Amino acid sequence: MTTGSLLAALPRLPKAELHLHVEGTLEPELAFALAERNGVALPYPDVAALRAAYDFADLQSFLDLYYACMPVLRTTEDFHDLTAAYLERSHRDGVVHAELFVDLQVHLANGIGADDVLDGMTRALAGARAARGTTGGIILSIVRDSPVATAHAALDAVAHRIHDLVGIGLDSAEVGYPPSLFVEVFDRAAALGLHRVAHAGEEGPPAYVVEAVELLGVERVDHGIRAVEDDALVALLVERGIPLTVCPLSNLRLRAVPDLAAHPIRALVDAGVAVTVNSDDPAYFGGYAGANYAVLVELGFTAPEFARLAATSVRASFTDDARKAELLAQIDAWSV
Ligand code: HPA
Ligand SMILES: [Zn+2]
Repeated sequence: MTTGSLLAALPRLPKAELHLHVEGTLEPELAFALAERNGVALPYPDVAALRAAYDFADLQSFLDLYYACMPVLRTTEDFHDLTAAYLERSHRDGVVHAELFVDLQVHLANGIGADDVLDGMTRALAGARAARGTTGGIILSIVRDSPVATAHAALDAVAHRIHDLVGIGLDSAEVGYPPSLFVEVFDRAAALGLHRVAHAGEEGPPAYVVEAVELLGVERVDHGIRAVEDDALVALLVERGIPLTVCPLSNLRLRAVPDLAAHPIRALVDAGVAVTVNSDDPAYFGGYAGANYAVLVELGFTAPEFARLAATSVRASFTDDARKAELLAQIDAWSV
């Protein structure tokens, strides 16, 4: 098998995307189209200038730009178009199931109604299911550097339609905002029947991963790459079967790792951690799911290993057992 044939086969490998911020799929062209449609100004003169700003030093420098683009999202139609474009694009990379984070607190602060956001996203998910059989769900992602009261307000705003969500997450600036601040919010979400996940160990220390697991009761850890610094934590993740949603291109572009060779994904996989591969904010980080799988070819990942990564993504998803079995059979049938 050649590298070329492996690269050519990766988009045909059915996979679940479990770490994806819907606002991070806002391509510059769509950002300007929505800005015009809504009469909103962007702090950049044109698409080229916006794209040129995608040179990040760390998580915060990315978040500044990411939040600066969000005010173009105003209507149900906007959230529909954004979500539908992502589901269509990622399907070409073999994404057959997608669980999408949404930073609802930011949209509420921008004066948008929770129902406008969720109506648009659920309609796009239903459309992708009807058109291509794609399944998926929405995860309310708590913005950890906003006041905790606004996290509760976001839960209040969706409580009447909690069945439209699959889970609760935790994102945004990590250092200084440990998971322990969100125990009550996550307890409330669990009582409402939501699955729990959290970003931890992207820039923050391994202790934040421990807090996410032990205090928030998360079923997956988003990023989690700094867990590799703590052998006891790696052993805990293996023993409890808690998956990580790893995003290689994101880690490179936000300089969480100095280069690909230094990325801990190989060490985590070899240690027996349940690792999945995801795109995080594909419009900003230079690639959708396919590109994030493809870059691992450079780290020596083989076809059987790619099939295992995809199978792990399906098992780690929050879809039902029948859908998991269907997708696992499709992965089994994949050949290079
Ligand atoms: O990678 C991320 N980390 C934290 N918050 C985020 N919000 C969007 N993307 C990210
Ligand atoms: Zn993320």
